[in-house]
Amino acid sequence: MSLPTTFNAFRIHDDDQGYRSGIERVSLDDLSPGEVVVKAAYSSVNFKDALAGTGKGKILRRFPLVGGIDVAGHVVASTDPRFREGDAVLTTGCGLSETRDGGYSEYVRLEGQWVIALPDGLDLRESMVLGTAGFTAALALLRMTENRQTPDLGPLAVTGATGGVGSLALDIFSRAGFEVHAVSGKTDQADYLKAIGATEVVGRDALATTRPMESTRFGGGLDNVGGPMLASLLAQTAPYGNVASAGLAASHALDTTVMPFIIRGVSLLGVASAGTARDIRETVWQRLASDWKPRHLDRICTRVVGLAGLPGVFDTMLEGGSFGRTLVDFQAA
Ligand SMILES: C=CC(=O)SCCNC(=O)CCNC(=O)[C@H](O)C(C)(C)COP(=O)(O)OP(=O)(O)OC[C@H]1O[C@@H](n2cnc3c(N)ncnc32)[C@H](O)[C@@H]1OP(=O)(O)O
Ligand SMILES: NC(=O)C1=CN([C@@H]2O[C@H](COP(=O)(O)OP(=O)(O)OC[C@H]3O[C@@H](n4cnc5c(N)ncnc54)[C@H](O)[C@@H]3O)[C@@H](O)[C@H]2O)C=CC1
Repeated sequence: MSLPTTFNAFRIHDDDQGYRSGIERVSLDDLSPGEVVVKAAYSSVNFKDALAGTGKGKILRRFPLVGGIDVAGHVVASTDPRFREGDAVLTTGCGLSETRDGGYSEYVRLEGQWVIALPDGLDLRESMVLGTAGFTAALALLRMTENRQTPDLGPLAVTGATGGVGSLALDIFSRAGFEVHAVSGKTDQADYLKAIGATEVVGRDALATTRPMESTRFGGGLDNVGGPMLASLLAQTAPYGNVASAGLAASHALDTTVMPFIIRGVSLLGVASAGTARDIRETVWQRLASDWKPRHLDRICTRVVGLAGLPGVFDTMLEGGSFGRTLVDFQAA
């Protein structure tokens, strides 16, 4: 297939003119090397994309780079024997918009080792409503269940519940048979949170504690927020429950004690979606396409933008105003 000489990409610079990002015309040769060239159909907006696009987080390790940690589309050229023209594929994380040009580009060039064939059971749009957010929620559940998390330990708490990772975690965890409690500052969104899987909605402040341990309230949980919220969750987790730490929407700090670990055997599990090994990546995507596939993707996809709409989304997200997932559709204006 013939490619256009130049195409649109959302590119991020940091040089003597300052930190800036926006749409530019680029050519394939401008992009990081890779064996697989993909015509992008969809990407998504994650908190990390907002940090990268605005410069409010230290995400890019070199400049300039195309932004976007997710992408899905069709292969247009490949020197990797695993992929052929026309294949539907996706990539999340794996250095995109950190060390390599990312997914906010009409054409992307990817390393074959990080390209995942779209699994049966998902279409390209669904795969990017999920994106890094859904992958992270499912990876957290995989880690928790591998460490013997079962529904009988008690409900799983999900903090930052109205956000992308949070919303998808509610849906995935409930589909997997867990009772799920949404922890959110947006209690006016209780109907939404219950519609996508929460059995209870708990206000942000209701969990607050300064004691090293509290009465157990949860079997475990997924924390997207960090800071005192994560410390509170650990203090209220049942014996041998698991708390997965994924996010820092409120704070990257963690001030806690060893008590939950040494008295209740609670485990704090790290979730680092970008650096996940390929075999685990394939397992997670297979689960997302089958028994863990969220049932409410259309409800959770609350916004669709084109590349030009990205800056407006970034600011809202970093102000804590996110709600569900924002899909990037390359056909949208
Ligand atoms: C979808 C995922 C997410 O949303 S995760 C949340 C978003 N991510 C962040 O907000 C992280 C942003 N990073 C930082 O704030 C900083 O890098 C830091 C606080 C983690 C460390 O900053 P500092 O300025 O103290 O040091 P360096 O940036 O030089 O890093 C120290 C050391 O760590 C290595 N490193 C940093 N980031 C990454 C990364 N993303 N992947 C792999 N390794 C990373 C870095 O290379 C340095 O190691 P060295 O061996 O010295 O090279
Ligand atoms: N470890 C990993 O691999 C990954 C980590 N993340 C992290 O998870 C977090 C959530 O990411 P997304 O869902 O994409 O973002 P999002 O913006 O969609 O969701 C963030 C959620 O946190 C809430 N929030 C914001 N400020 C808060 C505060 N001060 N206190 C309590 N809640 C607050 C928001 O209301 C929203 O519900 C981010 O910190 C992101 O960096 C996301 C994906 C992968």
